[in-house]
Amino acid sequence: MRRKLVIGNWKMNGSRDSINTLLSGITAGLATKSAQQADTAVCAPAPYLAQCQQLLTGTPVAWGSQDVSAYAAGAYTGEVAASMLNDFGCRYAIVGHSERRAYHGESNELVAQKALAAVNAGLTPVVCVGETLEQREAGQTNVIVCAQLQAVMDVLDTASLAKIVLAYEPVWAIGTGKTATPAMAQEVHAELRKQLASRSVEVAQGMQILYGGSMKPDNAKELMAQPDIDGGLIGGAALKPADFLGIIYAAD
Ligand SMILES: O=C[C@H](O)COP(=O)(O)O
Repeated sequence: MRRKLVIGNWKMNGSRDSINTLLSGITAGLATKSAQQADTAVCAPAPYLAQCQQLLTGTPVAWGSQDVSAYAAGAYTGEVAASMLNDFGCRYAIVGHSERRAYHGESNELVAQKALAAVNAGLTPVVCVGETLEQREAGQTNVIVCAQLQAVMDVLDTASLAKIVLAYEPVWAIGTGKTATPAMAQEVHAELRKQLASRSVEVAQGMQILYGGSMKPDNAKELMAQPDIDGGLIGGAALKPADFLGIIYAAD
């Protein structure tokens, strides 16, 4: 059986002080629970990864980055290499978030190279896929998300593919308060798993596929009760300890 996984993506939010408060709230909340079933992580802006490492080492909360370079090292000003993330104890690296695709022109092929760089460095890439509202209304949802996934499948061999986490994030649901219904999300998750099964049934069955897009404590349980939804990639609700904890508890 797949374990649930709840990852907070803080995006470009936070300060040294607010992160201290947020992380102590989360870890204090989790300390009151005896048996935590869901895996948990936070993906912080790069300057705060050292702080995450300091505050989260020895806790049940892992940490990661929101992006990673496709390159190992060299003259790539502003980029952060996977090996650097390893130096700060990261377990995860989000790749292909729709905000990177939209605002930084990241193509399916670049996202795939980033996923490969992460896996090669021993990190778990959280590969995001998702359609815009226009694409959904044109009936293109499955074509778009499958093309995004296929680009990653094209560069990862089966053993590497088994090491990724997938996240389905409909762009129209991100930060809008409009959540996909559990049935809508389940349909896409099942389609993604079917595509993974075309490579390997075992990989498909083991893959954690997260849902992201206005997930909150009050809708998380129903979403995560769907057979192919294995957790959440949380934006806004990951910035408040009570909300983030509420979603983690809903996953248990
Ligand atoms: O990575 C997280 C997603 O973009 C979801 O963001 P949101 O929960 O604020 O809608």
